Amino acid sequence: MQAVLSLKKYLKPYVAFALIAPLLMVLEVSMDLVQPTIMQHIIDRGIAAGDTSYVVKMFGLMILCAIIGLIGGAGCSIYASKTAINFAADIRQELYETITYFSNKNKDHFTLGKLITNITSDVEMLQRALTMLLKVFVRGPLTFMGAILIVFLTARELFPILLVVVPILAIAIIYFSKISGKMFLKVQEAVDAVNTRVQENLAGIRVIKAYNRKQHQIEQFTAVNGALMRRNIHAEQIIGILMPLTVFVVNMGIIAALWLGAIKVENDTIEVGMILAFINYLMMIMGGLMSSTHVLMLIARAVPSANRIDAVLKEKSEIHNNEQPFTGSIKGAVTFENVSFAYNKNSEPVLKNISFKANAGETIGIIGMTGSGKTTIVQLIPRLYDADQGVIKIDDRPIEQYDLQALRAAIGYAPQKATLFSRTIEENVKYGDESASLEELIEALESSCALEFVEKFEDKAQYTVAQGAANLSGGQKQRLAMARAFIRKPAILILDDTTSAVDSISESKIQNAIKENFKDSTKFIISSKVSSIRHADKILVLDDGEIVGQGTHDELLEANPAYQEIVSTQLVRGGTLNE
Ligand SMILES: Nc1ncnc2c1ncn2[C@@H]1O[C@H](COP(=O)(O)OP(=O)(O)OP(=O)(O)O)[C@@H](O)[C@H]1O
Repeated sequence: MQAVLSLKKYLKPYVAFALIAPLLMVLEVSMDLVQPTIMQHIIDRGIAAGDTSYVVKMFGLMILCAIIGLIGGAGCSIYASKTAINFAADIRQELYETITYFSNKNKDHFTLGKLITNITSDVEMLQRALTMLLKVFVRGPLTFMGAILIVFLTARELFPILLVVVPILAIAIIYFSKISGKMFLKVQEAVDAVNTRVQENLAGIRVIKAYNRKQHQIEQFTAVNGALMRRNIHAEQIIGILMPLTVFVVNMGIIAALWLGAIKVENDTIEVGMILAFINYLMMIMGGLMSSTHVLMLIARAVPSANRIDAVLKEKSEIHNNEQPFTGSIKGAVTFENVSFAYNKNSEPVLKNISFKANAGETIGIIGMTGSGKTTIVQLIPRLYDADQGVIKIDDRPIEQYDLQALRAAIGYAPQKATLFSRTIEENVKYGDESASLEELIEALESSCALEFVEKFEDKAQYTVAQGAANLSGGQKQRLAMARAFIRKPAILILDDTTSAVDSISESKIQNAIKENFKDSTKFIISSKVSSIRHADKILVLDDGEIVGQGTHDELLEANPAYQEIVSTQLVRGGTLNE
């Protein structure tokens, strides 16, 4: 419930709409409530006394009430929807922005599937609950209490029937809604499981096909889908029993009213119109109770959604920006002093006491076994993660002293997995620098050896990359990702294994282009191939999170056993160091 309260601030801008909606609903309910009484008067005073002009007058009043009720109802719907839609849109926007500013550690904490469910179905659930709350919650209790009051004031002879029927209805509804509330919680959990499965399967569709695991995936989906179906059926069945049960209780009330009414009419204590009005009010009481229950159930379902949304919104970004940042320019010298880092608080550090210096304009090669920590090292430079111990400096100043935006703007980072968006090639590359000119775009494409294949597309740089870059090869994706880093002309250029899918002739061209065009940039080149880093000014040899050697290719080849082993393995595999 705490989460629901903390989300109420998103309602503030729409508080006027949120108040108008129930007020208009009061109008509609009031009009509904007077109708049976008017009808009672038509029967008892008009028809029974043969007073036609009174009947016509009352019919006119009925029509007027119906029109006013219609205006109230429609107005309430409009304002309730306006409030809920705006409220939901603001929360969705805030969620998206919060997630955008998440550090990688924050992202690791929530899974992708959960975040998608948050932005889509959880927000949708809140929207539905709020709409119903504003529309129906006022209507339900008001109709219920208003009808009881009117019966008490105008048909007191039949009031004892309500004293029996209403508690039975209330107990049945409370009991069933409690059970179904719990059931719907389970339904929501099952929906989560289906969402996660669908998302995972669609993202990995190629792997699933390649490994012939379609049947296996279908079986897994059938299991979660089956669980959702069973839980839905169970929950719906409980609601399904409630409806006929309440109708049965109300019918008993009607029979009692007719029986008691017949006796009282016989005794001339009441008139026929009162019995009919009472039956109408009884139906209204049932309707009021049912609709209140419906809203309560929706709220019960929205609470877990609110909790999940609140958890994301309250997640504090692990990376803090300096309030008074250093604003000078960045030349690009990078120093690591005894840096250690673990992805999770209690787990083994992935980097242990890393120390090295890269002078501005130098090329640093990073090599080592899979999982030795190469990517982790370079991710600390743009502060995708913050180091747990030690200091990282740029131009002899700790990186925390720089403005985060300015720091990242000085870095061109092409990650190991090339991520392209479903936009044109131009837009994808200019993602690195939106203000880049056409010449700069061509230059970046040329440096990354992407121009040769881009020119072959009919639309050239306007060629649209499909979702997940499914219409590009692995090597093409890598080249465009490098072009995006190049177009920034960054002080620090980081290429994380970006030529693994690029042929050796193109790789050599890219190496030359980097040498030529990025003389002043400090370059970090991660590769598992010695040939990609052998000309670096300094090579860092990593093993299990530690630097076990640093120096030039020749120095390491002469004195570093770990490097010698890597070189000899690659020679044994039939490679040459000049590939
Ligand atoms: N987001 C993460 N959460 C937890 N552990 C992680 C995460 N990313 C990487 N690791 C772990 O950190 C260690 C170093 O990973 P890293 O990606 O830096 O290695 P790498 O040398 O770049 O490997 P590769 O050559 O395969 O790319 C590995 O053991 C890996 O399992």
